[in-house]
Amino acid sequence: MTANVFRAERIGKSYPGVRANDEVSFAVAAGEIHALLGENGAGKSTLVKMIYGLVRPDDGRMWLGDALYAPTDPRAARQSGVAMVFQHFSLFDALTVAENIALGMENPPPRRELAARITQVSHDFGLPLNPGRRIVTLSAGERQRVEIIRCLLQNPRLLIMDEPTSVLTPQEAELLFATLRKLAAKGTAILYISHKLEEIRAHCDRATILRHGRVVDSCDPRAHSARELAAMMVGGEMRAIDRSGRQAGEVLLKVQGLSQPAPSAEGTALKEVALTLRAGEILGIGGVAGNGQEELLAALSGEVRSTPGTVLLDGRDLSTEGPEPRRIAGLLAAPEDRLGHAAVPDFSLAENTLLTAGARKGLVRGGLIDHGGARAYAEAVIRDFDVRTPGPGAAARALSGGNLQKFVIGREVMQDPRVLVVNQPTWGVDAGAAAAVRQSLLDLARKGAGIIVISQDLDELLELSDRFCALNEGRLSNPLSTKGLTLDSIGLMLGGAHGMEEARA
Ligand SMILES: Nc1ncnc2c1ncn2[C@@H]1O[C@H](COP(=O)(O)OP(=O)(O)OP(=O)(O)O)[C@@H](O)[C@H]1O
Repeated sequence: MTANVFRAERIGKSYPGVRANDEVSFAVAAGEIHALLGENGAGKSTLVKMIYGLVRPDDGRMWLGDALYAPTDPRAARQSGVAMVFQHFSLFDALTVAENIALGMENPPPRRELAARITQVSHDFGLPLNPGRRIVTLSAGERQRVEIIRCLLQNPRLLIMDEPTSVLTPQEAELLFATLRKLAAKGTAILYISHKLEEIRAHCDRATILRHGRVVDSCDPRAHSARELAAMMVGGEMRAIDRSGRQAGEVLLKVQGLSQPAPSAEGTALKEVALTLRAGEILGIGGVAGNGQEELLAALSGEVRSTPGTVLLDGRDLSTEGPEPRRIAGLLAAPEDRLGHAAVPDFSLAENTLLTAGARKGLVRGGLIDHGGARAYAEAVIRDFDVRTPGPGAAARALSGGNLQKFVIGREVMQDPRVLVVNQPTWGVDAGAAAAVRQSLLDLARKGAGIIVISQDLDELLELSDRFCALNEGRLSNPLSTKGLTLDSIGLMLGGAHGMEEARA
């Protein structure tokens, strides 16, 4: 038997109205890559936040090796040998890799020594990274490497990773797994949260499955199909996606000669973007993050206006119109950043419907808010998109990440747009709910809407889109039919610009 590095014994945590973790017991062995699986809101983040000292358990005990473990804060967790890589990076763009790493250390060594240690670790684990580069010049994959190397410098006994591959190209993800294997071979225990079941089957040794805050199963994921794992998570069968019944109709959206300067030093300029979208059609746009995705969405939604004649809906020029007239005309958009951009964290879900659905759903008339209507619309979205929350009065920030994402997408889909543009529609959404969100987009297209899906999830793009383009440094490639396209060929196409940079010492 391999020794356990970490063990939880009947851990519990409640939030108002929710038992987020209930009698959770499980163990992670030395050298094991252990997956934590569960639907959105099942309690995975709450559990790892307790292990990392960000949240205190209400009851139960934790052990690191043979010693009782009760971190009071992340610093205490790090000192005990627990490290965590978050979904959202906390790096300063203007600083270099080494400067960022030094900021996170209790007692950073002199700059030269630190740079040498970074280069050494990056070499040992096959993670190319130059300590002198500024964060702003790095791809998402490289930024994640900074966070990982920051953790590796601590020599952790337990490394926690929260959805680490959601922003990576397939090639970057492979590199990450090779690193995790090396780390595990040295005896480190790894706790891995992901909604990508194929990835878990390929790379994890063990899985603990949470449902409604409780451990419902534990298995060797290699011995089960993705379908079986999903069924364990939801406690039932998953529905297969239905792509039938769609026909390309008239041209709805035409974008031509769309060029925009970069909105900031970190932003990307759009260069002569052109596309045509027909009724009933789904156009997939792939690309490594930071290649103009947010800028394209902003130009289509109207948050950023463009030169006359560049964005046309049903032949009508909307280029110089803001978001509200575009929404009224039927052009809706759901940005990637759900908390802050797509939703106001402190507003209730009902209030959050007003941000985009006020006009189309008649929730704001003559400057007056129809509070009952907003509540009813939020309730409808919660019901139809299976958003797990106590109700429309809950603040957006109290929802688990995946549940807020379902709410944001539902709020747009249920307005029956003519054209819907979505960026990363199922980011952080569990396998069952992701299938439901994708089905809702297909159903919308079946009713005659045109949909643009911007995503870094290539499986998703292949599953949904009729045509595929790549966005690379602000340029959009010519569309290709998705029939016959393979993941590998698309991955290489996208990774070309930023994905696989060599370390430049
Ligand atoms: N700070 C909080 N205040 C109130 N409720 C919370 C808070 N944090 C989490 N919850 C609730 O606890 C439950 C578990 O949430 P948690 O974020 O742990 O789920 P998760 O499995 O990580 O979900 P996801 O896959 O969507 O990230 C959810 O019902 C969530 O709404």
